[in-house]
Amino acid sequence: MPGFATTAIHHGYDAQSAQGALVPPIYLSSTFTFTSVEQGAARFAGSEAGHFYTRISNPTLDLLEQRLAALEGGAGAIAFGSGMGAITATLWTLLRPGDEILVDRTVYGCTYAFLHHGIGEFGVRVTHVDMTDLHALATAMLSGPKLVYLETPANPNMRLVDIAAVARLARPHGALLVVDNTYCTPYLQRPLQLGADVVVHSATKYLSGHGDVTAGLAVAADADVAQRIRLQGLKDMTGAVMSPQDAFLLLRGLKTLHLRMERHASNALALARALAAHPAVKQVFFPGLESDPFHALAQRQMKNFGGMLAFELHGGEAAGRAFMNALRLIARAVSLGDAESLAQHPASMTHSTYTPEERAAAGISDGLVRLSAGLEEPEDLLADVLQALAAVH
Ligand SMILES: C/C=C(/N=C/c1c(COP(=O)(O)O)cnc(C)c1O)C(=O)O
Repeated sequence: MPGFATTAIHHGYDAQSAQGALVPPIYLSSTFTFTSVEQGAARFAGSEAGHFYTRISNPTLDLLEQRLAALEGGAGAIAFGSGMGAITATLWTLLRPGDEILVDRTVYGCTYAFLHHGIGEFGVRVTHVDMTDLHALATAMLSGPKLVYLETPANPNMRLVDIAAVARLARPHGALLVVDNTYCTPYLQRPLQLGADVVVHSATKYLSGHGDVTAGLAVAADADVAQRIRLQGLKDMTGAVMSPQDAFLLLRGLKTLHLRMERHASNALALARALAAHPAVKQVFFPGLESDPFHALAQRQMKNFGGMLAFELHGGEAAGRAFMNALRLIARAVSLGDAESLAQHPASMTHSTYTPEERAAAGISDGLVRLSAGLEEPEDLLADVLQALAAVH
């Protein structure tokens, strides 16, 4: 079996299938012709393989899907126009009115909003459980949930959940486990190999890696589940299709993912250590710090500690705002996983969909600052952080 980088660069493509083109072509066509009416009918019926309409499948999207499925170790992948497209299509497909979904304490703000103000308005019961407490999760499983959902590390407070332990609790109850693997990518962690049934990604982030793609992906351990997400969640329920151009940019991003994730991780560790040593900093949330409560789990579950971190200053929200406003190199922007380092304020930005009470319950303080460590020279990032800390301390 080829290794990760070789798979990310080569899997699923034969240049001779495209007139020798080393780089896969982009199929922009939104529709595909049939040699006969009968062939068209067979393709719609699924009795004959082949494309018929890009919202359902497309050769460029197909290659990306095959490659990501190989990287995650899944049976099938589906490409979407955003991470929220992947998440909503997956959950609309797998849940029905009357079902219960168990969700970890902390998830991305728009995921939270979809659960409580989207699918939660259609008869799905949303129950939050602190999945770092496996006893609490085991108790919650007794209500017979249909699905268990988590992010690890969680956006934005860097809580880690033991995927294999959750899978061991969910499977006997017949509950499906969906893991959002955006923060790690399959380079750092492969949830399907730990017992998850579906992985979802905001491919807007590390997978594309250059801040110029908005996209999502879902990968299923079971081919039938993947097909259901495609033919129900994508085709009929959301229509959240990825553009072939974005698929092309994602295929390019995947080629360097293994290199970028190592650099993101080394920069994040350097920043976390510098912040932890600074008197203005109250607490740093980064599993790569030996003092982090999730350090041991991260060592077991992740190949490296990733490029995301968060921290609080002793001066609380006001100091956090002043710090971010004092940054000169690190950009004040949401999103993450870009070559450019980014800083944002979850309480007023990505997690402003939570009420203050809900944020407190999710462990998201008003003073929390989130950093996405980019690919810049670590010395330059450290200099920027230290000068901004000096401005507030
Ligand atoms: C502005 C966006 C941020 N995040 C997004 C996100 C999504 C949703 O992914 P699209 O944004 O729909 O591609 C799904 N899953 C996770 C763990 C995410 O962080 C952000 O945090 O900064």
